[in-house]
Amino acid sequence: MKRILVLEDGTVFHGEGFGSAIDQEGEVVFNTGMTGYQEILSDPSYCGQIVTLTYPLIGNYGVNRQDFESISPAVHGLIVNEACSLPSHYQSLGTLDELLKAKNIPGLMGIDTRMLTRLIRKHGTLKGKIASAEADTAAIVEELKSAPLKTNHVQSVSTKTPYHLPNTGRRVVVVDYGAKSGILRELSQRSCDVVVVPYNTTAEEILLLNPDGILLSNGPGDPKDVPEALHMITSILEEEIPLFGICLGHQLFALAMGANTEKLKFGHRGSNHPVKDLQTGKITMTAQNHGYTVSPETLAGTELRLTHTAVNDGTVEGLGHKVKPAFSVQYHPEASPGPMDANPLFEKFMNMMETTKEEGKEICLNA
Ligand SMILES: NC(=O)CC[C@H](N)C(=O)O
Repeated sequence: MKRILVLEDGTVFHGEGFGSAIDQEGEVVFNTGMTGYQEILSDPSYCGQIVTLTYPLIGNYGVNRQDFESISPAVHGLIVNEACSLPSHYQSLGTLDELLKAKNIPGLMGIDTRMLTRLIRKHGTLKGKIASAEADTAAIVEELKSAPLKTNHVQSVSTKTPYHLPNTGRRVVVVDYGAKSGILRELSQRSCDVVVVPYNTTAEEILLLNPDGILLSNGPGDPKDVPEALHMITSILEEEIPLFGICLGHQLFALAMGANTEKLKFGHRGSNHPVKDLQTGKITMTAQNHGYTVSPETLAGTELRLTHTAVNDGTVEGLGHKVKPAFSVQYHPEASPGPMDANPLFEKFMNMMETTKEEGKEICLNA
């Protein structure tokens, strides 16, 4: 079935539809990962976005049970050059086309994804719509140009009610702004007793859960659309509870501390983004998926320390609090997909919880 991608600048790409045949709008972004399409399309941070994959052959190892980052993918569309219809992998249970149909996500193939990516790199991300080839493209362009980009998606992807993943170790409350399951997996693997709570849970409600640590998850959209988080974060820090922010969680941590965020031209999405640790000089290869960033000039005057920067463009990649047990990264230590280089950050969080616990004990004993 012939389908098209219409961009707000008037460009029309002609391709072949696969997956769901619904028309769908979104912010068109690109991801440069060579593998990991199942994790990418099920990452809730892509809610409201149409993702184009620059690697030309997608779907060749099929779809499996292990690689979902959420049960209900929230991505608005997937654009590829070639979608493989005959996958081969021992864990594969079906094709990309079948998955997209089942989850009601429109796909478009036969697109020159490198041309599309170059266009986005030149102009910045653009709004676009996947539609039928017979659609009135001029009317779609007008529609795209007239409506502002919707960025407030956290409420739709966050859990509606708290849930518990019981275990024997430290209790971690994960504030779910659209958390990837990889984050929960990393905590569970370290025996953490995880409680996942909705995005608007208050500090008082969190403290009632007696947490040893708080993890602010990744999530979609503009961090400024989640003002509920800011008071909660400052209150948690007053209690000296260790805090770890990932991606959207990192941006919210920065906003709560008085820094600012801004939108990048086309963001960072891929599995090989080099990040420099400013203390050791060490470079790690990281998985990234973000369109916003912390504005570095706004860190002065806050209690935050810049700990990591992006090698490619110098943007802020990591922050630490100067006195409180709190740190955050713009990239994904849980990877999924991507390299595991940044995985030791979970160890750092575990150590922070142990140290704070020990110090707390001393205070109690000395009292
Ligand atoms: N993966 C994320 O948490 C993304 C954070 C935010 N939505 C951004 O695009 O910058």
